[in-house]
Amino acid sequence: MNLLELAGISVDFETNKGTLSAVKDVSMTVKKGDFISIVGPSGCGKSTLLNVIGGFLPPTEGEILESGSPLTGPGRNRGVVFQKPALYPWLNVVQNVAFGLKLRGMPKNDINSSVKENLERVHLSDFGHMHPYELSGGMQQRVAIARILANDPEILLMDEPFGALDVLTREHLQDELLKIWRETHKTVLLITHSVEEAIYLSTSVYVMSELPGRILKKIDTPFSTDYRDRDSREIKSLPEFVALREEVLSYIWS
Ligand SMILES: Nc1ncnc2c1ncn2[C@@H]1O[C@H](COP(=O)(O)OP(=O)(O)OP(=O)(O)O)[C@@H](O)[C@H]1O
Repeated sequence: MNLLELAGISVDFETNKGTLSAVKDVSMTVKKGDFISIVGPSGCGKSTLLNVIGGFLPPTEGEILESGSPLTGPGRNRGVVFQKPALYPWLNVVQNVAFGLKLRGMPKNDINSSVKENLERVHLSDFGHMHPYELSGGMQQRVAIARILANDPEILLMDEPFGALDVLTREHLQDELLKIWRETHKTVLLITHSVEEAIYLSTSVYVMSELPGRILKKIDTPFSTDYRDRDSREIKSLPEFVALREEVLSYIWS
């Protein structure tokens, strides 16, 4: 069974200039373990679509099924990571990661082991006592990812999570995300402005058109599965990688 099934999703916004059609007739299926990226021109409705899948915004038309049942709102099964890590500034790293687990009333020992495991996963075991303002942007985003993973959602929804980071940190975090995806078998939906990032990380890339955002093309990409023994810089300069990047860009620019 498909984990997510979007059928004919459209989103209209009422603005003071009239109705703005942001997303138009988007259909897609997401299977367990997929790593899906959505790319497209700025302002084409990518975040709007992710908000619909997150359950934060009801579509104007269409239906979403999650494991066969209508998706009607946010749920613990879908964890969202935003561009700006939404951490609690008054809590330290451990407390930030533990926050959702405490709310759920998880026993203290289980909280401690989940926090430990997920901070190890993002290489922040030595920074548990620090507060967000003491961390770099990349470290803050790692904490946000650890916090989402601690909640153990089946699906990670990521809206340009590395967009505010420098190139080197971004590439490090791409590789960390890839490792986490391979180890945890989560399903990932990633919005990104970087076509290279999308092709490198995903199993499929969906290309959206300018407003109103429609799906122009779905392109399957082999690099995150079939090239796992290769170095990231090597992969990104392979002729087959460059050819796929140019193909995706040609849809965005056409
Ligand atoms: N709540 C809202 N009310 C009215 N218009 C909105 C609202 N949210 C988004 N829009 C409009 O919908 C369109 C799509 O916005 P969205 O943020 O989904 O695009 P995006 O592809 O994620 O953009 P970017 O790549 O620049 O982050 C834009 O024209 C935006 O102004």
